[in-house]
Amino acid sequence: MSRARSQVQDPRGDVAPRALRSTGLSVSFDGVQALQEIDLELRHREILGLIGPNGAGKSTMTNALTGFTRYSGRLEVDGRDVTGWSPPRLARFGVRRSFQAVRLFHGMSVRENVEVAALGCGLTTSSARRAAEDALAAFDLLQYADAPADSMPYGHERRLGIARAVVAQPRFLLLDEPAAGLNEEESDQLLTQLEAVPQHFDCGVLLIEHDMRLVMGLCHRIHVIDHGRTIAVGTPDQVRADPAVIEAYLGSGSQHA
Ligand SMILES: Nc1ncnc2c1ncn2[C@@H]1O[C@H](COP(=O)(O)OP(=O)(O)OP(=O)(O)O)[C@@H](O)[C@H]1O
Repeated sequence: MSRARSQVQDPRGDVAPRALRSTGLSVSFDGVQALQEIDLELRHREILGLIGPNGAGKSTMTNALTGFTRYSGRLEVDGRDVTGWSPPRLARFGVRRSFQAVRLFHGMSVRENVEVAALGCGLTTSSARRAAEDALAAFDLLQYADAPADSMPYGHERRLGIARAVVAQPRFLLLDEPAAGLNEEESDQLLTQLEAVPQHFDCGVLLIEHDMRLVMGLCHRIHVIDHGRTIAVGTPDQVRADPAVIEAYLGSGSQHA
């Protein structure tokens, strides 16, 4: 899985870091401004948290970055202008996401579910088998490989959803609340498994998550939005100490950052 170059040449000849980047990204629904002028940068091989109180615009941002919502502004992947691309086109170019509700292929085994995802992104049968094995191992699912996918307990099912996303060799992987519904022990296991993803699968990860333990423990940087606007970007320590972030969370009654 090597995508050796970690930098791209931009048209001016400058070297820009590989990244999924939005510039001035805005979304409105029937006149309601859900996102306003968001400049977000998810770098190659980093884990960036996207957090904010309820209704801040996190899901809308995820939908825009993956082509599921119309937006204004510019979207760029590794230096290429991908503004307005459809979800399948973005996915083929390496922008992949996991969904809160895992959509498994019922009647197939755990292994087959992952292999099908690998085949779907163009791997040969033998490469898909190897990639599936690797992804299942990364999420501690190998021992369940031959079990029917629909027999999996909830926590395993969520990990299977992520294994299916990473097997497609994303450049950038967007994880929508991967820890939702997990208990503390499962959430800790997930933290360890996700920590290894950027290096092992050679991608950047955007983590949208309410579980602040996971966010603070896992993210290299955090982008905070509130009422559709960016209010802070920084390391976990910087964000935790930021007065605007503290106020946004105190004001919303949500879990504190
Ligand atoms: N399809 C839609 N039509 C109209 N308004 C919408 C639509 N989707 C989202 N919104 C509005 O956009 C704003 C941002 O919502 P969004 O779901 O993106 O927030 P969020 O940060 O993901 O919230 P939560 O943490 O509760 O999931 C909210 O005011 C929401 O009501």
